Parts: sequence; C-alpha cells; structure tokens
Amino acid sequence: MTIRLATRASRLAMWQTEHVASLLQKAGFATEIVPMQTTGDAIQDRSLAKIGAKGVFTEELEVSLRRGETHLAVHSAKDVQSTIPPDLELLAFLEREQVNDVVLSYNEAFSLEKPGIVLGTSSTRRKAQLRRFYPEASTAEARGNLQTRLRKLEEGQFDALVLAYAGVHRMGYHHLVRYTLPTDQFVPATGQGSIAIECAASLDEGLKAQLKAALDHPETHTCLLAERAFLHTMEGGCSIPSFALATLAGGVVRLHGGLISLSGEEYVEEIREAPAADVLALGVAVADSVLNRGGREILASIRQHRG
Ligand SMILES: NCc1[nH]cc(CCC(=O)O)c1CC(=O)O
Repeated sequence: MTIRLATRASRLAMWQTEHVASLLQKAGFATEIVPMQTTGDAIQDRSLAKIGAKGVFTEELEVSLRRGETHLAVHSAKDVQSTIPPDLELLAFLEREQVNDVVLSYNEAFSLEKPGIVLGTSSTRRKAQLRRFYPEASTAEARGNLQTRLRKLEEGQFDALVLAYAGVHRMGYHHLVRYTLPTDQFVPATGQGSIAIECAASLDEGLKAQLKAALDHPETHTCLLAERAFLHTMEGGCSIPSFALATLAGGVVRLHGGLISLSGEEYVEEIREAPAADVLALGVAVADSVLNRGGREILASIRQHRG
C-alpha cells in the first residue's frame, strides 16, 4: 500500500521526509510525500517566542492526519509540542543524530573568545546559554529556515550562527562548523536531533505496528519519552529556555534537565538516573526538582518580561 507522508516544505523537512520514505520503502511500502506550509513557515519576521502559539510547525500536518488525507506526519522531534491531542499519537522516533549545537562561520579563524562578536540565533535557550557562557558576545535574531539563516550569515548580519548540528549535517553545511558546543553547558532542547512520526490514533493497529517496526529506534524513543515528560511538567513550549538531554547506557537513563533565565544569570539544573522502565517518572522528577529549586521564579520572570 502507499503511505502518504505529511511534511513541511522546507528543505530540511523534505530531506527528513525522504529519509523516512526510504526506510518505509525498504520495509516494502510505497510512499507519497505531501508537502504543506505551516504557520511557523509563513511568519518569518517575528521570533517564535513572540508568536507564542503552540505547535506552529505541526498544526497543519495534524489537520491532514485527522482528515485521513495522510497516514503519517514527519516532524523534527524538537518542534513537537509536549502534549499531543488524544486523537493523535506519536508512533515512532528515528535514531538520533549527534545532538550538539554548533557554531558556523565563513571565517576560518572565527573565535568565540574575540571581544565584540555577534552571534545569530533565533532560540531563547541558545541566547540565554550564550549570555551565561560567553558573556562578551552579543546575539542577533536569526529567524527563518536554514537557507535564510545561512544567507543572513553570508551577508554579514552576524559573525557566526548557532544551530543544531543535526540540521547542519543533513543540509550539507558541516564544512562551516567552527565549534561543536559541549552538551554539558549547551544542553540541547528536548528532542533535538531526532525525527518524530505522528499518526491518527484511529489508524489500523496492524498497520501502526508495521510502520513502527520500520521506523522506530527504541533507545532514542526511551530517551525522548524522558525528555518530553520533563518538558510537559515544565509547562513550556519551545519559547521557554528549558533544556533536557537524556542518554541511555546499560539499561539506565541519565536525564540532564534545567531552566535558564533570559539574562543567563539564573540557572537551575538537575541530573538524575533511572531504569529505562521508569523514564516518565524520571522526567517529572527532574522537572519538579528544577521548578522547586528556583525554576518557578525563572518562569514567572520570563512571563512578566513578555508582558
Ligand atoms: N526549531 C527549528 C529546528 N527544528 C529542528 C532543527 C534542527 C534539526 C534537529 O534538531 O533535529 C531546527 C533548526 C535548529 O535548531 O538549528
């Protein structure tokens, strides 16, 4: 049968969806890719923190799943809101790519230590982390898809650009990487580097099982459940500078989660471990600990700041 795949039309989204299609073809399915524009693609002049809406990159895709026009929606796991409506379901997570944030520049001699540098980023988390760990640098807004951001870098709107390695690698820009930022300081956003597969809850159970077997990477899935439980408890979408990275070794999940104020000054983090069977409780426990040790005050000040 032919599996219809809903996707954003950006080059990164199309690359990811072609990757999903090739895995499905190996499992014997025919595929058809159905690209669509999302609110997040249409609005390029404001930062996502200001748009504020949940699911700006996912909603149109979810509508097509509900109407039965497509079987699966392909998302960057990072862009998927922490709560999925009950008539939809996250079926699979693809094997995670290297999770780090990276710094790209056309200048081979680019240095993060040089005073006065301007770094382009569109993420409140990265802005706050840069303020904390590189207080001498300043940041500039860099919204838009990867190609738009790279063009802004080429035009000299900033000295370097901070992005997820996953997208940079998939788009073939890794020759511009000057720094791979360490994940213990630049802890990534929930889901970074993985591709999430969503379907309607009503899809045939036998078909769901076959699709999941073709696409899901169980270790990544376990880690993503921990990170998403953290994000859900944190009550924040992608506009809140929270971070969470789970890793799995020997059946034990280690979750590093936290929250940082916009200035980078307030910083609360927690690292805990639990058996893979207890990932949901682990995500909740790490988030509760962060909220109770100053995270609530950070969230309140961010909300006040937005007005
Ligand atoms: N929010 C945009 C977004 N969503 C997913 C990726 C990169 C790919 C990934 O992390 O899986 C990006 C760009 C970026 O943050 O640099």
